[in-house]
Amino acid sequence: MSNLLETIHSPADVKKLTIPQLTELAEEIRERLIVGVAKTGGHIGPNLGVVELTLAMHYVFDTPNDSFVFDVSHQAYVHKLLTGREKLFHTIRQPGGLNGFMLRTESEHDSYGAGHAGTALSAALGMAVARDMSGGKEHIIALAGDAAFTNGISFEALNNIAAQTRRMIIVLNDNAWSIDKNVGAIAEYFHKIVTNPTVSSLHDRAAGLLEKYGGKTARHVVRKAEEAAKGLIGPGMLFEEFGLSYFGPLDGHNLPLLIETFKFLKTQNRPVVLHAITQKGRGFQPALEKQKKFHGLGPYDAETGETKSAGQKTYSEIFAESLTKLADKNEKVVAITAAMPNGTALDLFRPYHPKRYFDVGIAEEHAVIFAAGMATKGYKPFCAIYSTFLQRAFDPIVHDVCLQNLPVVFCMDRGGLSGDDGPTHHGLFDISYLRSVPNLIHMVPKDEDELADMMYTAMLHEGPSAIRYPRGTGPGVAVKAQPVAIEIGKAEVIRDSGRADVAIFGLGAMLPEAVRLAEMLEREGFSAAVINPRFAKPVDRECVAKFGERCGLVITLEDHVLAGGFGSAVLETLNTLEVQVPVVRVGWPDEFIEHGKVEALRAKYGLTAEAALEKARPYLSKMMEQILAKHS
Ligand SMILES: Cc1ncc(C[n+]2csc(CCOP(=O)(O)OP(=O)(O)O)c2C)c(N)n1
Ligand SMILES: CC(=O)[C@@H](O)[C@H](O)COP(=O)(O)O
Ligand SMILES: [Mg+2]
Repeated sequence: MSNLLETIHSPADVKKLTIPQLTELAEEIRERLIVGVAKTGGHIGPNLGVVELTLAMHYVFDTPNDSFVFDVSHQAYVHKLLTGREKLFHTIRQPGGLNGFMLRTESEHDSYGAGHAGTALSAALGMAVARDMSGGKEHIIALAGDAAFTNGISFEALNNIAAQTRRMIIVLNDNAWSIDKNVGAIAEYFHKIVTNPTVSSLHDRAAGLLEKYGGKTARHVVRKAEEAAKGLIGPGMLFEEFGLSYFGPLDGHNLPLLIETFKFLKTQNRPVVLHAITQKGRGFQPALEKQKKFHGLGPYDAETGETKSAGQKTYSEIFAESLTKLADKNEKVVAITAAMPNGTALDLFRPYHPKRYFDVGIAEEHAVIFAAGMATKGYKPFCAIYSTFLQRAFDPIVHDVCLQNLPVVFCMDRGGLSGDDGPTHHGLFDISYLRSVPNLIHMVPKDEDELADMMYTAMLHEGPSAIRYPRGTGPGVAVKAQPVAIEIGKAEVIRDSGRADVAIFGLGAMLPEAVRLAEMLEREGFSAAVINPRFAKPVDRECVAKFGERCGLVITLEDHVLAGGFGSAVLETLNTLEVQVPVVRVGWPDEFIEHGKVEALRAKYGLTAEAALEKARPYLSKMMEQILAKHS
């Protein structure tokens, strides 16, 4: 088979191909995706679903002059292959390699970066209005999945588009899947359109006409037929009511039809929506059979789709098992996810308590307010939302939950560096953005067993609480059969010789590094105390005072940004207590951290015992002088 893909160095090369060649190229791309992502890991399912759509878009439109805005942009691998990054594709999501999402700094063809859902329509509208104001002629095309329309921001944009611009194209990539099956009324609405017999006969007719008469005639006839059909079933009426012209649904894998349709849409002087039906995982049987698993995953066998199991239970699994046990004994416990049942592992909770499991779609703000409403009626909602995605719901946390002091528990998975997904997914800000909010306690477990204890503590706690825990596995500590409540605001002293020169506070996942640092200090003749803070808020003032007064140096380590993080909280506490002691804080710097392997990035940015020791060196030298002077 000739390798067309290797001849594609820019979208201009796509435009030179014939339709049969494009069809051949589509298959080559599929093969490259399946084999490549098998090695790197990534979002294989979504990308296999947009091969023809992306090809047709690049065939008809002209980036970077025209702008493509992909929602989430986890499905931008095909776009990257067609825009000069084919030779680098094997580096995707690898340290120093291509990012797994669109990134403005990576290519001029990536007009807008993303990683969080629901932003494409708003960003595209902003670009369209800016174009109109500058007298531009370029096209703005937003590609958004069906689940993107479960997100409120998408509807804020829809409400605004027709009032703001005459030219904007939205491609609704409808595969009926979010990460799990798509949920809610919008999913039902799309399903109703797609399964309506009149529409599917139109569908066939469009394809047949195109075969027979070619583009122009087919398009005209299809448009007339669709207008007639609209009177019958109202497909796309929702969009029409928002002032957009709806086209479709059509086969999102029929390349000639897509090309003709895009050629037609680019002539329209009105905002349009093209409803394309696609298959998530198309062309790879394992991904078609397990669409949830193959939404995004680590390396897999390119033939069989087999993946290696982690072996040890992840924090997410421990969370779900602990929640299930709490719910077994407390009928008021309910679980809420915002379209992330597998990532949060709440799909392990659901079979045990199906009536107390709620997936609200990609709608974090709504999830939090929904939880607040349930809490007013005596329920105990556990809101499982990644730290990074919970950023979306900051105001509902303040305004709806904490101001009313409602007993909602925020279970922030991916609390800390997320790794391969990169800066849009690292959960590095939650202590900063939550510490300022009154009434909220913020817990950080050192291991799996303490996570279970903290969940039990949160269940008993009568106000709002948050628990952050990292992606993946922990130290592998067994979880007690019966969790115990932790005294609110009480830290745990892990080791203390009584004569500690240095006090080290190792928060959550950084506790092992704190222990290593203590051992390194002991080898240099210092005695070191190690504390498991347990709470980012409230800080254990008594503990901080005790060690701040006794020691010559305090060191804090956290998998969180330094700005406003746990180390800052310790600094503020010492200041309030008027305890004078040098503090060395170890955490992420004031910049966005690239994608990569957690251990390597921690080493690069100094979140290691070795780096902490070097940072403390000046204070240690002075302390050693004082110790020696005292003993001379
Ligand atoms: C604010 C936010 N919440 C949750 C996610 C996690 N997430 C990534 S992709 C996705 C599903 C997207 O579904 P859809 O838009 O239909 O695209 P598809 O994967 O089906 O192509 C979700 C929930 C996210 N990226 N952003
Ligand atoms: C694209 C997206 O936002 C999700 O698919 C995310 O990549 C999941 O992250 P985890 O792999 O950490 O569950
Ligand atoms: Mg989808």
